[in-house]
Amino acid sequence: MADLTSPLAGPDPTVGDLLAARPHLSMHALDGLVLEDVPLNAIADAVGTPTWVMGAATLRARYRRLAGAMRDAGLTPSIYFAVKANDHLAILQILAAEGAGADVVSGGELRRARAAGVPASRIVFSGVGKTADELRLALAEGIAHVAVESAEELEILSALAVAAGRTARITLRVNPDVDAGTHEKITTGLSTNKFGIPYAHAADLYARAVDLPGLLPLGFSLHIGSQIVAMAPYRAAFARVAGLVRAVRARGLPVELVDCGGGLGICQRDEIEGSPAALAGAIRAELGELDVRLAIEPGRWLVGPTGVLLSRVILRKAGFDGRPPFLILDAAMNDLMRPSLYDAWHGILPLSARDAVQPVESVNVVGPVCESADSFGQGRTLPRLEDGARVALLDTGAYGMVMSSTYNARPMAAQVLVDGGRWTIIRDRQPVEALWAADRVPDWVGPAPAGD
Ligand SMILES: Cc1ncc(COP(=O)(O)O)c(C=O)c1O
Ligand SMILES: N[C@@H](CCCC[NH3+])C(=O)O
Repeated sequence: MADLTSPLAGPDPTVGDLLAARPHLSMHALDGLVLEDVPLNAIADAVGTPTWVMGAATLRARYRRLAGAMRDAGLTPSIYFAVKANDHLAILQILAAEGAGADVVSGGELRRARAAGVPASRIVFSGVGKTADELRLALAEGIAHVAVESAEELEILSALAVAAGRTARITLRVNPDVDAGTHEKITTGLSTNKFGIPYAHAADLYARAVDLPGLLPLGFSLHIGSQIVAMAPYRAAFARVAGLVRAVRARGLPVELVDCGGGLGICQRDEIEGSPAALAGAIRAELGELDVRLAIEPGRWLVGPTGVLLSRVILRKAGFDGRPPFLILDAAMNDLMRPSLYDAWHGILPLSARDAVQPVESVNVVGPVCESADSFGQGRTLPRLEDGARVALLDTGAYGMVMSSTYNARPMAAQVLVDGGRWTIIRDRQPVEALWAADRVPDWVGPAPAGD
């Protein structure tokens, strides 16, 4: 299944095309590929590969662009960064310093956000299956609101709040049954998806929430999916929620907040990146007259383009029966899972300027993991790369490291943060021994046979 937001029609973007769409990256004759002001080869020399690299200045600039576009439209939504996209403490702290709060989906994310210094009053908690312990944590912390995703959860949270002697500020997450036009595995606003409360039940459930003890209903949340670059689905979903707000108010119930969720998409292949100004326009057009506080929960748009995954060609292996060669990288699906899971298209740029100008060829770019799904792209048009050549996989700042695993006993890659001309390792490469450090072997298993 192709990533529908990265249609595979038309030739692959060239090295020049990829650079032109990403002003934080540049190619220099001697230094090669540079992120902000740091040559990526210098990082690979010192830290090795695979290594994730994020650009802090790029991240701040994107946050300011998004907040600025909202302000320009006369909106001042609370901006809750979707921690699931990239949960590194340094990233959360940079965004918190810019004024962002956090949208979390687990007790772990809640605690991560708190560890990064995000005030509890700037944390919202979504998710279809929150445990009682997680809800108790949210109550104890006194977070901004819990987005309740079912009638069942509403009753449970009410009881937990009463037991804890607390009041839970809540929104109801509505499933507006709108097609976000994105990949089926990352759409969330269809009635066939598990997320949210069916639109037709939302008004009655809101009335129930007002009656239940321990709850303070503030309004509604929605989130229709991820990597959305067109505004029509947003407009349709916001219009549905505006209708709900009016219907609920007509029943005499107060509504003060609409949380519009995240989902704004980025340029991965040759899409036009989702526009913050257009999103602000859609929010204003559909919700602007309602006299509600607004919130948004961007993830990918903020962090996706700011990150690259550095890798190295382990081996150039001849293709079978005249088919394209395989470029076997030292990064794999356990590091960057998106191509395997969603057939997502990520740009690939050589780190060396000399490699970048080699004649192009068609290649299958794969990792060394023992799965045929371990592929970064079949039939990709790339400058010819030899063994040892380094590359950057682009736009991997969102849903990259956070979705990594250690499959095939591959330690988690290192992470580096660039800020203008300086750079720092922000997570060491996992030592291989750490992979079995938590294993416990019962005595009754017996020793391994003696040998050499
Ligand atoms: C409730 C909620 N809010 C926000 C987001 C962030 O989405 P994105 O990274 O596409 O902006 C997600 C993830 O899709 C989500 O589930
Ligand atoms: N993990 C997905 C996004 C899912 C967003 C969470 N609802 C991706 O990489 O595109």
